[in-house]
Amino acid sequence: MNQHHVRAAVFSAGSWGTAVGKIMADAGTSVIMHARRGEIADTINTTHRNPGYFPDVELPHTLTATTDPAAALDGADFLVLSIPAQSLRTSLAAWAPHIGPDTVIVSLMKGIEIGSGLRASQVITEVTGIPAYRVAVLSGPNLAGEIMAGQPAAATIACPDEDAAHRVQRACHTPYLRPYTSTDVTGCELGGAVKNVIALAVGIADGMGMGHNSQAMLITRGLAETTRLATAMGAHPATLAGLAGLGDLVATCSSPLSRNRTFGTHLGHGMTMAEATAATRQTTEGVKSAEAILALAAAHDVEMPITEIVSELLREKVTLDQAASALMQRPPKPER
Ligand SMILES: NC(=O)c1ccc[n+]([C@@H]2O[C@H](COP(=O)([O-])OP(=O)(O)OC[C@H]3O[C@@H](n4cnc5c(N)ncnc54)[C@H](O)[C@@H]3O)[C@@H](O)[C@H]2O)c1
Ligand SMILES: O=P(O)(O)OC[C@H](O)CO
Repeated sequence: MNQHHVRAAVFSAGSWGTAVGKIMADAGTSVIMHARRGEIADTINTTHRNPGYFPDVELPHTLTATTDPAAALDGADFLVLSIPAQSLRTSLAAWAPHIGPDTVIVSLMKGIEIGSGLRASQVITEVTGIPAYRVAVLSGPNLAGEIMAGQPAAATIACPDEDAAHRVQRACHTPYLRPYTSTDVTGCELGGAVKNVIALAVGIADGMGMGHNSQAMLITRGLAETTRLATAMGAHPATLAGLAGLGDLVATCSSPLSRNRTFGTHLGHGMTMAEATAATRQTTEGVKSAEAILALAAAHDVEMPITEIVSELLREKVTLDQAASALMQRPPKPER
């Protein structure tokens, strides 16, 4: 009997795309990475490395790269999307004609679209016309650098179709990555997007010289406001206590590898937005998504004081000291 060889197309060859490409290849899936630049595709094919991101890690030889979206998507069981959330709509529109009728899309993105307030999976269904049951999200405490080093980690794969979630789970289960399944796409995506804003807040606090009590306060109250928003939008509270909620929040808020936390630290040290942006090479989703998340909070009548003050800091409307005292001087209330 002919065994179907599972194939994944990963768009694009940035930090997390490369890491998930490696995971899937290590799990026995054939992987084609789509790179925008020919020299990156050539280098991956000839040296089995992506030197711009992980110069020291050899990629599996079953992972290849191309700049041709049609070639990458030809016969793909999975289309894995890992690009900045704000560029998703435009980029995906160009790739959509090449997506096969049975391909399952897997979103790795942790951002909310400015203007529409849509989660990445919603942008995907809107742009491609592909039904939600063929769109999965993968999220969790997954700093790419640690995954590339083969350190043990876990993730949540959420899809309304449990069978599709199980197929993605099988396609990325390795000795170092343990994927769980879920049907709570909303909870997973909101957990992933809001934790970036909370990580900015923790980085800011750290940069200002605040210690672990302050940082734990922001993490805990950050989880409270994330859970308020997510449940108001239909998520299950348990998802926010899981890998894609608390798990990712703790990893991102604790790690110097986090771009969001690091960006916050720059601000906390007194850099302007222009200086912090210039010091940042890779995608920092929270900087863009804060505003979109705040709009969602307003639409659902949910209080998100940390997101609100981070957004004001990002717009340079308040100083660091004003931001800290605005949070501490809120009216006292019961812990909920
Ligand atoms: N890096 C991580 O540890 C990590 C972990 C989990 C989730 N994520 C999420 O994955 C997503 C991608 O992040 P990343 O870390 O890979 O970012 P990155 O900056 O390392 O890579 C982004 C990739 O997207 C491509 N790209 C950039 N702008 C584009 C555009 N306008 N159109 C098309 N492609 C474009 C780049 O060429 C690059 O290949 C983000 O939503 C992020 O939150 C990242
Ligand atoms: O580097 P960050 O801040 O985008 O965080 C990376 C991942 O989302 C951690 O799970």
